[in-house]
Amino acid sequence: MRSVTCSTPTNIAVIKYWGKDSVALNTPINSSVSVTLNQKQLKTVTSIVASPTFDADRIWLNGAEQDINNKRIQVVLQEMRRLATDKAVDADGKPIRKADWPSYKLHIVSINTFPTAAGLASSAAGYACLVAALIELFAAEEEYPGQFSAVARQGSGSACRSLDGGFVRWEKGTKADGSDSLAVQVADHKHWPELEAIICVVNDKEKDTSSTSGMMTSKDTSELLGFRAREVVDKRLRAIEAAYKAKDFATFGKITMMDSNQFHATCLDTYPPIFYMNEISRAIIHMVHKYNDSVGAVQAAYTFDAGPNAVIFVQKQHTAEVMGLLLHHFDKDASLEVRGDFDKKSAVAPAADLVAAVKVNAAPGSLKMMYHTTVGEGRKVLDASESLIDLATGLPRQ
Ligand SMILES: Nc1ncnc2c1ncn2[C@@H]1O[C@H](COP(=O)(O)OP(=O)(O)OP(=O)(O)O)[C@@H](O)[C@H]1O
Ligand SMILES: C[C@@](O)(CCOP(=O)(O)OP(=O)(O)O)CC(=O)O
Repeated sequence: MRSVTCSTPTNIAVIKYWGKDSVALNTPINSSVSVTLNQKQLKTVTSIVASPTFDADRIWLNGAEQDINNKRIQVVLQEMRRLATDKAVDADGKPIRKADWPSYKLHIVSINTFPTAAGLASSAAGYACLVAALIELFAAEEEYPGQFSAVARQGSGSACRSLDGGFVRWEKGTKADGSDSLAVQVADHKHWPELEAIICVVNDKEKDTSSTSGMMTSKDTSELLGFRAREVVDKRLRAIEAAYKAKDFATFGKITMMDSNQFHATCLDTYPPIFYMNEISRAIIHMVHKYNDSVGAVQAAYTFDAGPNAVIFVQKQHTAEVMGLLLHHFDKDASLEVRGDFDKKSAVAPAADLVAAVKVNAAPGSLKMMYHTTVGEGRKVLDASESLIDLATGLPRQ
């Protein structure tokens, strides 16, 4: 028997991936880049126990058993089994060689510490964590450095950017077999410690149009999407990476907002159109622009993935001000939960003229909750004491 536990973060793209070049390989039509968020607030934890006494591979997610025959899970298991080495050892110190692995079956138990399938990148953290735990299980790290993001990519595209911390680019790649469609770290999590993110959870329920199906329809029908991939993305990638490296928030923030807007414009340009943002999302966009206008600089920047939830980037010195503005408009009955290290009492009340300029009248409950988080590290190997599996039974711990 061999047992491992790993954790991985979510990530939020600031230049968005939308559209597949090859559906079979899950390669994108354009490169993308994302900020890895801190695992303290949002993470996936995955434990795997491998044993020759188990009858079959099984997987549990958030306490419920899932279909192990899910195509994406199968592709990840198959690819990672191919990368197994002779270096693993079982609980008794006995080596497990690559040739032994076919006789071992896996029990996989995973939890997300945040809502699943609600536009908070659970598939990114989830598939990255499955890969991270399998790297550990098969002791594959030493022999195949840099290869694993290609496996995570086949689970979910955005997952390839969740193995590393900091600022991570997913290179679209040019090879027909997809082997160079990989994620690379641009800057680590310590590079910009002042950069923080406020996540406004507008909806924590499953969305109607999954990213996978939405981007397929966009690719088939939106001319804007092709234009974006050909003419816009590479230019923006170069500019935002330079801004991130230079900690130039104004440029980083402006490109982030413009790219989110263009992604949602391609959704509107899709036929039939896809609407991921709602009235509350648009109120947040309006508020951020009014705030930036009032201070005469880009000090806050929003971005939205395939759902209505906003991620607002700020630098530490402006967090209390931006939080104050958000709470003023969205927490009228002071009941909103803010997860993270931010104390609601330290929010700075917005100036009267800014309040007057912001035309938002949101009912209590418009926001389900908020997270305050920072840029975070990539995958981690956790101690055996943190395993989600009861070794005596091989089943999820109760
Ligand atoms: N911890 C996990 N382990 C394995 N698979 C997971 C895990 N968490 C989520 N998934 C898979 O990802 C699916 C959710 O992906 P989906 O793209 O619909 O939502 P999301 O990732 O939360 O949102 P988005 O990608 O738009 O930010 C789940 O139904 C499940 O199949
Ligand atoms: C809007 C996005 O979040 C889209 C993410 O799409 P997924 O990575 O979930 O799609 P699949 O590869 O089909 O699993 C933008 C991004 O994260 O770059």
